[in-house]
Amino acid sequence: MAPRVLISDKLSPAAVQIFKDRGIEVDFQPDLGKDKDRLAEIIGQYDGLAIRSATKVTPKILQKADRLKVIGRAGIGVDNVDLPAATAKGVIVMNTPFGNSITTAEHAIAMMFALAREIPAADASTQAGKWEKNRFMGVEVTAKTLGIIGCGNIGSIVAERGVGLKMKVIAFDPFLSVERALDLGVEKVELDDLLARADFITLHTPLTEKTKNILSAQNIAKTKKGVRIINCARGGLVDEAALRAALDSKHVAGAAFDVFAVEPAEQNPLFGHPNVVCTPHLGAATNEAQENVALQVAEQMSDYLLTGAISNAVNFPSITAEEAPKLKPFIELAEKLGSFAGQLTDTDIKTVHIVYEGAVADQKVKALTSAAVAGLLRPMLSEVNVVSAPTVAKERGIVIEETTRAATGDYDSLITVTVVTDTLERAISGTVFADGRPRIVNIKGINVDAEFAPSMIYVTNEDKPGFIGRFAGLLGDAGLNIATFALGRDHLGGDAIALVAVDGTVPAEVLGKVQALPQVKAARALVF
Ligand SMILES: NC(=O)c1ccc[n+]([C@@H]2O[C@H](COP(=O)([O-])OP(=O)(O)OC[C@H]3O[C@@H](n4cnc5c(N)ncnc54)[C@H](O)[C@@H]3O)[C@@H](O)[C@H]2O)c1
Ligand SMILES: O=C(O)[C@H](O)COP(=O)(O)O
Repeated sequence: MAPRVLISDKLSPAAVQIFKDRGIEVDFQPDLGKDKDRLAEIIGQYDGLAIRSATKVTPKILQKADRLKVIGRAGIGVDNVDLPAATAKGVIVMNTPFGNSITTAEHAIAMMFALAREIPAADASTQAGKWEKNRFMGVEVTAKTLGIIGCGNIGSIVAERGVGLKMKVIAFDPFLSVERALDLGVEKVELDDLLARADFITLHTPLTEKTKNILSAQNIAKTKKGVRIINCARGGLVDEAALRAALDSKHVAGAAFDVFAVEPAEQNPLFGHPNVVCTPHLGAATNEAQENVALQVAEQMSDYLLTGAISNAVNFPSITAEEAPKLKPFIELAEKLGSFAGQLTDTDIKTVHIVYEGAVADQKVKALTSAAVAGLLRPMLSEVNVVSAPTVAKERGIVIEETTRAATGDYDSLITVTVVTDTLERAISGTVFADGRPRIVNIKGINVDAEFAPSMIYVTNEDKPGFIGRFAGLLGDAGLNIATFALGRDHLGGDAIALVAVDGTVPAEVLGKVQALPQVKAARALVF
């Protein structure tokens, strides 16, 4: 069945075409995002959801999203998606981190000029027939100091434009390297320094616990008298009431805002002030940017739904289209090794340690670890998947450790999953042979060579004569056909294991009889 995607926001129709061309069924309902009840009603029918900022993906929506595999944000900010809830549900959330950066940077520059020359007020006055030539006295931007808070993708483009406008550009961003600042022609400064020196301040950080109200009343008070403030990033970065007070007292000469603490902003403390310019979250609103983000999100979502390739996910490592087929058998191996360990473990898991040896160590091991943990937890929690597994494990206090190293043994690639509980430590290793099929090659230090099969019996026994005959006879008597039979032992007469693939489910009474055989220590039915 072809995957189905719902577009619930105003995306460029270019996205619809991409989905169709890739063989994906697409339902384009550009205003649906505003109707959260209707969205909750129908979300269960879709594998993908493409959005902008109007659709709020809440835990309630996600609860109903039983088929959903991916949310694609045609834009940058994913603050309208409940990320922990999406991750816990196993839904990949991806954005398009560069598609609208230039456009948004240009909007910030446009807002700076709108403030510097009071263009909106002058326009309104002129069109009202007033011709107030003496009312509007602007300021030049040349040689002024532009202070950028957050110098990432958009902030950097604003910085370059500022340098081009012959401004002195200073930036506060704890993650901006000195080299990058030098490349951009920007002086890296501390926040207080920026506040004290900037003639124009423009914000370009995401909204986080650290950046919320980064321009608080206290910080606004530290700014230079006559400063002009531009926010084209996120509402909530500036204390709007404090800014209004600073505008009223004329400490701040002007403010240009595209984003607001509450959106859609029908009322706001800044509204109505003569030196305030507002736009309704138009930062990304150009034909070029909307075409870019729509095409990109549709391609990314299609790639994931059709090939498993992941780009620009904010809650999972990226996997390219080239890597996806190479990674696939190892994902299967990791998941099955985890599942094997999970099915053998009855008590609380404290730690899972995954070692990647040889060629596999150069692959995306984060994704493999997630797969192993998903396999490990699934016997206990059927809802868990590769995306949600690390979060679910963390919630349960399970420590996940990961080691990569060069090949040390016989295998080109080897994955070992070790599960530690209060009472035991159990390690299971596997590899992928040239046929692309995963194999178990070691259990608790005993070498074996077994393929995974849908139904298996795992037996630990004493290495004594007579066991195999009795065991096989018992299965035969129960009408269970043996598909493959793998044996291993640590030493002659020591601990032995048998891993047997059978055709069909293993009835509990058969398992009980196996368990009762004289040499048997434990027997388990396993399903993969
Ligand atoms: N108005 C719009 O329509 C519109 C359009 C696109 C993006 N945006 C918003 O613009 C913002 C920036 O987007 P971007 O693509 O440049 O993001 P980005 O991740 O490339 O850059 C953000 C920068 O902020 C810095 N930062 C993080 N915490 C900080 C802190 N406490 N102090 C100072 N700097 C800090 C980061 O180091 C990073 O360099 C985002 O919030 C995004 O949602 C708005
Ligand atoms: O984060 C973004 O990309 C911007 O805020 C744009 O949002 P929009 O797609 O709703 O215009």
